Amino acid sequence: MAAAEGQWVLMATGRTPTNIAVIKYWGKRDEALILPINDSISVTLDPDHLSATTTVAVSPSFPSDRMWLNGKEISLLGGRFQSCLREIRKRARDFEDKEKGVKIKKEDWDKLHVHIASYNNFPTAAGLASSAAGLACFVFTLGKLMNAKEDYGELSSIARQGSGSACRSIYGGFVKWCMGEKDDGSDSIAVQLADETHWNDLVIIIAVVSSKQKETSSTSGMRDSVETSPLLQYRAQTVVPGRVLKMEEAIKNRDFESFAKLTCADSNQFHAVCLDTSPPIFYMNDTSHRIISLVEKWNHSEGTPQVAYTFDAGPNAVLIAQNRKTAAHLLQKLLYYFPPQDNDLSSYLVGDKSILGVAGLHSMKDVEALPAPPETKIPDQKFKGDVSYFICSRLGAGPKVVSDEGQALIDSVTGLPKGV
Ligand SMILES: Nc1ncnc2c1ncn2[C@@H]1O[C@H](COP(=O)(O)OP(=O)(O)OP(=O)(O)O)[C@@H](O)[C@H]1O
Ligand SMILES: C[C@@](O)(CCOP(=O)(O)OP(=O)(O)O)CC(=O)O
Repeated sequence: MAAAEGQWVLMATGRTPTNIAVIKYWGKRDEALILPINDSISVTLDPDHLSATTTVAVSPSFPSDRMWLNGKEISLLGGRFQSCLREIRKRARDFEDKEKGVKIKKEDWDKLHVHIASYNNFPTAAGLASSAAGLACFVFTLGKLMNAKEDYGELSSIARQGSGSACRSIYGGFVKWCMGEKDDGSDSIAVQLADETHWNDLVIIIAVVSSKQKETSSTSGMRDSVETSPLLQYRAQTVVPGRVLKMEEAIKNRDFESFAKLTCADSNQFHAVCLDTSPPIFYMNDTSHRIISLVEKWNHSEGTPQVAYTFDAGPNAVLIAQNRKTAAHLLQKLLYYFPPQDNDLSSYLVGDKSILGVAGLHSMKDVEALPAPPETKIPDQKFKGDVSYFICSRLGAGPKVVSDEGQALIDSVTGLPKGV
């Protein structure tokens, strides 16, 4: 039902980036509160390329809470959405908009229903952590609408209850999720290690790898690992604590060699844990392995890491290059082995397309003329079509309020998603 005539609709819109872990979260000690068995560290990506935008509306004429994701209505009844809604409502405060003549008392928020519309500017549920951006945006924007206190640590612990990795999307730059010790989870929060300007030379290239099978979800995969993998216990208790300290040091000193070695080692150990799970989980595929091999050979031939790779619960490769020059070299090597299926270069690389110019790749002719990377021994083998497309991005800032009403996803008169 839309807003009744004469009834006000109050709205807030927010945009929140996704993040990619360089020290992985894998395994919970509490399933309901989403408490992890180890600390994790991530980089937040540029919201221009990978983010969720969410508008939250409230009106006395809404009979129930409703949500639309990418234009389609979805259920809000799931425990995770409900936890986030409940926790934000608990923290709602008095609000007044004199212009609209709207006054909402703290205790009134419980009686008001919300309409939420969200849109991801990248594919949803395709292994690009849409849930991290989406749930963080859900919490951030609800918090704005309900005038909750601006306590980012607290917001991160609410986003954590939507999806663990979402707690890290509450900040830009480099972020650490401290696992905490308390049973109630109040100390399991994310903190910012450094903002996105601290190390702004880094370039991130994501290879979206074509995959036919649907992978095991992170939630069920990590549950199986906790129950069956002895390697996971060793990783969480013995390996990760030391790695987290070293990673914090590497980030602080902008030490790319250490950053890259730790990132690759941690991704590989996470996938080793998946293989150590019973039944084993295979997130990477042949294309993922080829990309690892390409980077490893290149790094080895240079004697020092040029690029770091990391893979989440799926076959997509996230490659972090030290600067634009190395990113351009990386792109040349990637396009040599993985040229576009339909010969259309402009739609094959999205995000920061200017990297194509740095790599001297202006047309398919330039791609076809690329020399075989000298460090590999199989120069004539190419894998056309094995990568769907590439995204070129960088580190980005944390959640932001979108104040331009034109960008709101909900109509301020009807209270329904625009176009519905
Ligand atoms: N913008 C959003 N707002 C609210 N919820 C979202 C949003 N985007 C995604 N989600 C939630 O996340 C779910 C998708 O999460 P899922 O873990 O399957 O995929 P992913 O996060 O894109 O990939 P992965 O976790 O493998 O990196 C959606 O079904 C929805 O419940
Ligand atoms: C491999 C990962 O991406 C796992 C992310 O798991 P989720 O945060 O998606 O899982 P839930 O907490 O069950 O929602 C590693 C990481 O992001 O740290």
